[in-house]
Amino acid sequence: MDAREMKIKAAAAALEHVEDGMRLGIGTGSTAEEFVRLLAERVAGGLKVQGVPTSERTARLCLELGVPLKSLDELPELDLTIDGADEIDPQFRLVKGGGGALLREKIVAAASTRMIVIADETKLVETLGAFPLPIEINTFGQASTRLAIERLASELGLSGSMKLRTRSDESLFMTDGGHLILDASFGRIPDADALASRLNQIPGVVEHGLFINLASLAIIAGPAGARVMEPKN
Ligand SMILES: O=C(CO)[C@H](O)[C@H](O)COP(=O)(O)O
Repeated sequence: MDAREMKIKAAAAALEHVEDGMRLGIGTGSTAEEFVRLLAERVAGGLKVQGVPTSERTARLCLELGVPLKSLDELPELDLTIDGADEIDPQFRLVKGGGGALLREKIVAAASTRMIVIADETKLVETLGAFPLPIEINTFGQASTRLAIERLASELGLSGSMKLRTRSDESLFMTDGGHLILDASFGRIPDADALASRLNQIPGVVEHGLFINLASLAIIAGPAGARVMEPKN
């Protein structure tokens, strides 16, 4: 089974959790897009859902495929969010934001009663940090914000480098909210909870990709198929 087939397996298993009438948060990324494609087939067959997309990219795909959309302001409480992840640890702390949609993804996940993560098994890690941590920052004062993050990292014993995310043409990557992303390669993050709460205290940090206490279930696909996992305590 290739990588795309695994994503489809995870997305198909997640679809079984979607019920008629649900208000659904819809994630961003290649795995979430497989979910959108399968969801669109079910919608064409009569399933009634209202989707809230976590990015303009996901919104475009949903509109193209006929998945009905609402804004989060129209539907401020959601039943379920299905989204991908860049890393998942045994407690279901996640690194997200590889696709740059972390701010809306976190707001949508937090507005949902449940969040299910869909991924292939390469995303499972014992300790977060192999994937660079996306940190969304305001354009104003970006150099000061960067210094504050560097000081925090060294205080927490983390070392490594940070890089402003760029597009393939080398222009700066801007998020849907008009912010920049710093990809922080800190290496292993032994205390993700501490890093998350300290990053939240830096004024220029708009959001970061550590998702803690948001995912309640993970559907992980491997060569043998998809399995449902619960977080370890
Ligand atoms: O957080 C995300 C986007 O901001 C994605 O969910 C994450 O990057 C995983 O993407 P993919 O399914 O393509 O591996």
